[in-house]
Amino acid sequence: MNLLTVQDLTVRRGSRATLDQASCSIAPGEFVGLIGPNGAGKSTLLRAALGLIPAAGRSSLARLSPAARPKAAAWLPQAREIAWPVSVAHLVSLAQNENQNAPEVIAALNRMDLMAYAQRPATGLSGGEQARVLIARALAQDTPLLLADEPTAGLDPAHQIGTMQTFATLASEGRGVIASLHDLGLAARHCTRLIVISEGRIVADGAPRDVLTETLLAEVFAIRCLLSDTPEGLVVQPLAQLSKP
Ligand SMILES: Nc1ncnc2c1ncn2[C@@H]1O[C@H](COP(=O)(O)OP(=O)(O)OP(=O)(O)O)[C@@H](O)[C@H]1O
Repeated sequence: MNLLTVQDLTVRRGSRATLDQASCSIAPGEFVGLIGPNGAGKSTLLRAALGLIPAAGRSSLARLSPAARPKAAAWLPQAREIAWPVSVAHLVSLAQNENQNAPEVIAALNRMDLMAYAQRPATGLSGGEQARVLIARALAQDTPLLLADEPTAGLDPAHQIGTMQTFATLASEGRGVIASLHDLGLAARHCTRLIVISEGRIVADGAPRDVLTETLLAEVFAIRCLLSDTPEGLVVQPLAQLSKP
């Protein structure tokens, strides 16, 4: 049974469809990378799927009652603002009725490499550290599905890889993850599946090796890349910007 199904999801802003009849499903075990250029509609798709913005079409999550949604899915928005100087452990525990000893809270702090920061005020951390705290809070919700908008933004390389490995582990444990990503190399190596969105439309959906072709990278991203199959998986290295056709 799918964890999320959206069908013909459409968001209009003025006369323009910023999301145009998007249809896809996410099953347990999938770590889906949602990729596309700036303004393509990645956040719009995630937010519409969650029922956070008005949309035509159908979303299995948006149909749930507001009380049921946080049990079905955790949401990591793009904005990373922490307003209150509560401790890191306290902030993460908000996902578990403020029980700082809940196993889900401890596991989330460990997964995001935050145990050493647990008692520090969250507002006193660096931008990347705060970003990891907010990922930990989403993980501590312990939901079958996680939707994350640019989760690796602002993280150092080690924590980018660690976060991607954590999401891949969640998927291998039978959960589902969908994350918008700009780093095509990380997306190619860690995601089980990629959905490509361009000008509001889903233009490709499949295994990374099938989706990331020279033609697609040129047409959608206007870049030329080195694509290389290595023992560690597919390596994608952007090399040059191309002029738009
Ligand atoms: N509140 C808004 N009002 C009007 N237009 C909006 C609004 N939010 C987003 N848009 C437009 O909708 C389109 C899709 O935006 P969206 O944020 O989904 O893109 P994105 O793929 O997530 O981009 P990025 O990679 O830059 O975060 C863009 O053209 C954007 O300008």
